[in-house]
Amino acid sequence: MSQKVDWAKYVAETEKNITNKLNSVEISGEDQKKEKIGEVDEEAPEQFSPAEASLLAKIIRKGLVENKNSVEVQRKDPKSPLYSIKSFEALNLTPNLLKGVYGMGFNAPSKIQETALPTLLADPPQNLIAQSQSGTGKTAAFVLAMLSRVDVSKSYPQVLCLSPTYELAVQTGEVAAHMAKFCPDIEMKFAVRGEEVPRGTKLTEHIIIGTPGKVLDWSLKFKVFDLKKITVFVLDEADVMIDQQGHQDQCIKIHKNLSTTCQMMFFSATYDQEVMEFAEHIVKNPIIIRLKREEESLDNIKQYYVRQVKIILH
Ligand SMILES: Nc1ncnc2c1ncn2[C@@H]1O[C@H](COP(=O)(O)OP(=O)(O)OP(=O)(O)O)[C@@H](O)[C@H]1O
Repeated sequence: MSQKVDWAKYVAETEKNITNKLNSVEISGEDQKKEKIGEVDEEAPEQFSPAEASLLAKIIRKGLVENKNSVEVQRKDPKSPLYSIKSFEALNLTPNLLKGVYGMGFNAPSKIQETALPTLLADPPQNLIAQSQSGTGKTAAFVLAMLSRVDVSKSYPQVLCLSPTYELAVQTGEVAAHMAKFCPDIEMKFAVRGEEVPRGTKLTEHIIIGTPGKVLDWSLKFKVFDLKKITVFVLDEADVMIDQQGHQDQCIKIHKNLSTTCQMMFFSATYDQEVMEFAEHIVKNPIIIRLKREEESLDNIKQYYVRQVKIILH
């Protein structure tokens, strides 16, 4: 996929920067007062923005967050039966895509993937709103759906994924690049700051992953790709998105220019009213699934205890 190497380098550098910043973090002993990363010392002047917290969580996480709760289907289309799968083979993926999934070390779908994937890959396409906490496999699910929907015989953008920040877009691109390792014909392009395309260019890549401002510029201002030809629209980290100044309006503007037949996928780690109102605006007739947070028992999270964290991310 185009640009894979550059972005991998960027992620490595970001991780190095954050690791350096984490050097000031004290790891508490058993007898010390414990605070989790992300909880803010009231005296501390700096706090994580939701986007920074999300990026940091992705970088320090080492694999899937297990959750024993069942997926709640909050709304479903009565005309289409909702089912869940227990293996990736059941999805009828192309052999190369399946190879990519196994190559990432995924043996079986996660809880949220069991229900989300059949909906995301359904024919005719169905719209989905999915909510589950960070680390439960949402990104892997929609990236798999994005890749499997690409028609490589058509040389124009067909799949659009919006992320709230440059760094989060890059993280998603990395997952897509890994999963598409055996699908060399699928091409992707980042629409983020620093990426420029000359006026008059027509993009030939199949997948665009970007931030709302840049995507608006490229599509409506410079017309380097046509939003009407997008068949899959993913809105990732919607809760983080609405926290960013102006992003919600930009997403709505992009959404307005999509075709009515475009499949909408909406993902959020939280589920408050503001997020749901945004979701309902963007995603018409959705299937809504939710995996409730499993309180205080997450093995991969509880090991990160720190005292008085003060980290500034630029
Ligand atoms: N089916 C699976 N089997 C094993 N590991 C998986 C599976 N799906 C995802 N993972 C891994 O689990 C971790 C979390 O997955 P992912 O990033 O997709 O979660 P997420 O819900 O999107 O998190 P966030 O909200 O932070 O974006 C990643 O390291 C990913 O590679």
